[in-house]
Amino acid sequence: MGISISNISKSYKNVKALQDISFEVKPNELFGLIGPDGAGKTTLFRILTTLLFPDHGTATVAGFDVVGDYKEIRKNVGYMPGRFSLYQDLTVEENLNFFATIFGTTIDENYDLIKDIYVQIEPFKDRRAGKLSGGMKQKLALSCALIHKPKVLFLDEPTTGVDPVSRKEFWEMLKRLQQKGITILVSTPYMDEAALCDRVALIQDGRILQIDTPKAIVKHYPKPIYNVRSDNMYQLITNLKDYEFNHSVYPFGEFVHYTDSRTDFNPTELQHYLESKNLKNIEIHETDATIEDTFMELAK
Ligand SMILES: Nc1ncnc2c1ncn2[C@@H]1O[C@H](COP(=O)(O)OP(=O)(O)OP(=O)(O)O)[C@@H](O)[C@H]1O
Repeated sequence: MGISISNISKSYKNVKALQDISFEVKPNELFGLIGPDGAGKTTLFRILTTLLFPDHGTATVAGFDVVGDYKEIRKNVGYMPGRFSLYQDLTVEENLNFFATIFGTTIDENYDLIKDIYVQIEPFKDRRAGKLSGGMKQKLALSCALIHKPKVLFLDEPTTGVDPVSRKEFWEMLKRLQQKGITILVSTPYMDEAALCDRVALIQDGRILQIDTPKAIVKHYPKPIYNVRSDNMYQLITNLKDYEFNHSVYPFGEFVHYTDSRTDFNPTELQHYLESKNLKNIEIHETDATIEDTFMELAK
């Protein structure tokens, strides 16, 4: 009851949105599609939920073909699109009733599955969806996507524009849904959320850069990576970019992440170079790679 994608390509005129994408999502897996805006995530979701035809390739969802068996797929999947999934002028309860009705079910029939999520917005059941906060809208949209008890759930950037507390709660909800046997494909531009998935695919410009568990992706980072800091961060970046041995340089929170092209790199040498540029309070410490570092390396 997973997802299988074989050599899917899709173009919009001359934009190649997806280029020969292949991967599998195992039954009951929580799988993340991680990539920046425009990477092709929404296009892939739309193909897998039968809203768009691929130009090439095939895919199955819960054992059904996305082109030939589209009716079965629509019965068996839940889709929470990034935008426009709720009727803003309908109340919370009316939205949920609407989605239940089009799938030939009722809120009562499947209340168990959505209970955990819906109880949090039930006190506002008479409020129009358009008047809800970002976190509440997201909970309602998820309840609507689940009301027909789907086997596979597609969530397109569900936490974009949602506050950090609601984001954390949302991922806890996803874990609970997974425990109920639902296969989940979720996309996000947030690298920290990647670590919460069983496996992730890193996607950019319509191509898959890597697929693995979050731990393995980080473990295979090819070089030692250094946190570098000084009194003048802007000048620091410029000087590091001018340094002839740099392999990569980019801002990372309060630091700059630096890797060196040599295998026998000695940080003291870099320290001397930066001092010669009149930088002060220089700190250079080796650090662990993150998924974002892997992304930057693969996307180079
Ligand atoms: N209907 C369309 N017509 C033309 N180009 C499109 C269309 N839809 C998407 N694209 C282009 O295809 C590429 C992939 O877009 P897609 O929406 O799938 O990416 P995404 O990873 O979901 O990003 P976003 O989060 O910005 O939606 C982008 O270059 C986008 O501009």
